[in-house]
Amino acid sequence: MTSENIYLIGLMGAGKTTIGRQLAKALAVPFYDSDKAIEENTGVDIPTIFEFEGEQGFRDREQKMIEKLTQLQGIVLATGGGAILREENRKLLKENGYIVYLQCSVDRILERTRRDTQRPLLKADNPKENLQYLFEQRQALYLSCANFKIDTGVLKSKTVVSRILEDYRAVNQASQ
Ligand SMILES: Nc1ncnc2c1ncn2[C@@H]1O[C@H](COP(=O)(O)OP(=O)(O)O)[C@@H](O)[C@H]1O
Ligand SMILES: O=C(O)C1=C[C@@H](OP(=O)(O)O)[C@@H](O)[C@H](O)C1
Ligand SMILES: [Mg+2]
Repeated sequence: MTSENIYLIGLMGAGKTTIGRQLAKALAVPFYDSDKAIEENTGVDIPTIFEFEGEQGFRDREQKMIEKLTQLQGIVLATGGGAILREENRKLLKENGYIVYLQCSVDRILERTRRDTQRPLLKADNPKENLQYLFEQRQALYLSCANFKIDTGVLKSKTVVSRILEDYRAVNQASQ
């Protein structure tokens, strides 16, 4: 597998946006975040899209954005946590990039996102229960897509970035 793209997947708050930006900087390639691209495209934030169009409306927009972004070459892409829910997205991501699953425990994610206002799926009466449900629903899908997985709950972001780069380079070298 030779791939010019790195795609990050994993639950919200696992660090896709944070690590993605650092990875792109280390590789000196453009960084894209599918949520940010959707916000730029619509001119409103993610909670507003959920409010007016519901989750399915957001997923439709997300799918269109994934279709667009997976046509680019030589990028790092942070996906939204639910992008892997649709089979079409999983296929496109697998076909076009090296996929890293950023793993993080539910408790750690809750700590990190305690003051967050931008993730509508965490605005439940019981965010822990909700996140645990999403983890159980998605874990097998994340694993089925991943070329590499790493725990962002225990490792510093700098270490996460260098381990990803190490594996990415080894995999690309082996396939040349
Ligand atoms: N080791 C780490 N790796 C990634 N993010 C971390 C780490 N430690 C703390 N964080 C924090 O966790 C949050 C992760 O949020 P974000 O990058 O938006 O995740 P996602 O895009 O997966 O939803 C950020 O506030 C980031 O600063
Ligand atoms: O897990 C999800 O379904 C979602 C995760 C969010 O992105 P992050 O994973 O970057 O927080 C964003 O796409 C939206 O709020 C839905
Ligand atoms: Mg993000």
